[in-house]
Amino acid sequence: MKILNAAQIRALDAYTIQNEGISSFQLMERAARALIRWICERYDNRQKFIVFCGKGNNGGDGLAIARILSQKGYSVEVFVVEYSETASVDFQKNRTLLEEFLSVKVIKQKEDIPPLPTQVLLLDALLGTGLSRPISAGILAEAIKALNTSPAQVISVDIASGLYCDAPNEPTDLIVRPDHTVSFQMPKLAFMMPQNAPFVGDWQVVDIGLSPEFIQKEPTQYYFTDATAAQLLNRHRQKFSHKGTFGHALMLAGSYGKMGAAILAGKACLRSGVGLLTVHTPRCGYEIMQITLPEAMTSVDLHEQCMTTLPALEPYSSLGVGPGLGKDPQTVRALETLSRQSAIPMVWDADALNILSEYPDLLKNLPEKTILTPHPKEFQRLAGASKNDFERLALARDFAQSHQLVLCLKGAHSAVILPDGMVHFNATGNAGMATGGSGDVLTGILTSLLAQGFLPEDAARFGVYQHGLAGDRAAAARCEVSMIASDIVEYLGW
Ligand SMILES: NC(=O)C1=CN([C@@H]2O[C@H](COP(=O)(O)OP(=O)(O)OC[C@H]3O[C@@H](n4cnc5c(N)ncnc54)[C@H](OP(=O)(O)O)[C@@H]3O)[C@@H](O)[C@H]2O)[C@@H](O)CC1
Ligand SMILES: Nc1ncnc2c1ncn2[C@@H]1O[C@H](COP(=O)(O)OP(=O)(O)O)[C@@H](O)[C@H]1O
Ligand SMILES: [K+]
Repeated sequence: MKILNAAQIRALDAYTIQNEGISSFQLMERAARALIRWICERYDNRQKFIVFCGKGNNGGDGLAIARILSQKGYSVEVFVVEYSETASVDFQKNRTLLEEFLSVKVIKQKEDIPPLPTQVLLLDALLGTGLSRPISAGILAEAIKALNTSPAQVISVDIASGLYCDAPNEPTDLIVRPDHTVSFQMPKLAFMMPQNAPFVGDWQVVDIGLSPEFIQKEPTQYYFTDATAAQLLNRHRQKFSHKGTFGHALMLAGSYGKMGAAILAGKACLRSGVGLLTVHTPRCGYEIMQITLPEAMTSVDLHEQCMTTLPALEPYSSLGVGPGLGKDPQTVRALETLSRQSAIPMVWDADALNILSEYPDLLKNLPEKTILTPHPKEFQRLAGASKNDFERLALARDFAQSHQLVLCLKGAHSAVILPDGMVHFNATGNAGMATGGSGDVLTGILTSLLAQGFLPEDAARFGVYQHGLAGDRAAAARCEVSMIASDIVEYLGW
């Protein structure tokens, strides 16, 4: 799915109206009905609603939603916040229509804001993607403060009022803090940013039938890997395939006290369909590997506690390096050789990334399209600090493009950034995955996919998606709190 910016969404809106020969009022009605379906699936008509409307089209949506809810027998109160003299045409039309059977109250000053008790549901339709400047004072600010201090649940229509769709807000901006955001047609870039979590809540997209041709033609740098997008990358096993068909992966992982990382990465690699796996570990890891992971072969380093020498790389179709590796100077030397000599597709993670940060020359040696999987702290060590998540994303795109690497910037909605600067945010995953070893599992999955011949770009998008999906299954089977990284491995499969 594509993610478009506010200007593109306006153009998409206009194109759909013109191309389908419908009016903007009809499109607003469609949007309102899509949101109503979302509401009706979750709340029956004993639920009371208070709708807060601005005077643009987001407010117009709020009025249309109030009318339809009221026709369905829900109890609805509607307030229009008078922050401006002017109103959009479709807002006016909806106001006239609504006032035929429901009175619309006006909020001009703070005292006009009603009490907002726990049992009501608050709909935030103050401002949408038309936000043109931050909200810091005035009656809109008062309304937002009231929504944010009420104990009642808040649902934002399209996007939280005050939140920019595709640019960073300042910490001083007033923004609605919803429990849910129900957004039209596609997620907004703002939803992908960790800094915006309080201003998005749990979000869902409802389809309002905007022009698929327009969306397909419109250029963007931002995509969302959902189930449909992931399915396109999937490959089916042929009847006469054999283990040689699915490649031989090499995992350079583990050191004294950190063999668990090698086991997790190795197990995830095997569970992701690789034909053969060899794990190269220091001597201390030999028995551990043989006993815990009998399906993997073990190649033993000369050193007792850390990796110092590389095995011959010829037999392997992919290589994963980093989980539990440590940063011994002899390991650094081995990685220096690896960065220069390897011609097979690779994943660099964990300590391998920390070594890259400390020895940037290795970064220059890495073959094109090597996959790097930093979490935010590792990325900061690699590329420097940034002021906010938008700036960090720009830095990451720059990094991927200048080094011609594939970057998996991990977190909620991990971003897979390709050497051409395209960004694919991931749909799956949950906070139960914020537990030691989850990243090692991802390295195993990606190394496995590379061994099977997936292009690095596809391996990264598909692997990150499947990693999150396995995490979601694990969370459903247990709960987020009690999940451990091994559970993610247990639920791998597609
Ligand atoms: N696209 C789609 O597919 C569809 C979109 N739909 C809906 O339309 C919404 C977008 O509507 P919209 O463009 O009218 O913008 P919206 O946010 O309601 O208000 C803009 C007004 O607010 C004003 N204003 C801005 N910032 C302000 C501030 N800080 N303080 C005070 N005022 C401020 C701004 O003033 P101006 O910038 O012109 O000075 C302008 O007057 C979208 O989110 C969705 O809900 C659906 O109905 C149908 C399908
Ligand atoms: N809140 C979250 N929502 C979704 N995924 C998450 C969340 N927290 C962590 N993850 C995922 O779990 C993994 C954690 O990786 P990492 O931080 O490297 O862990 P470790 O170093 O312990 O193996 C990443 O793939 C990340 O995307
Ligand atoms: K809103």
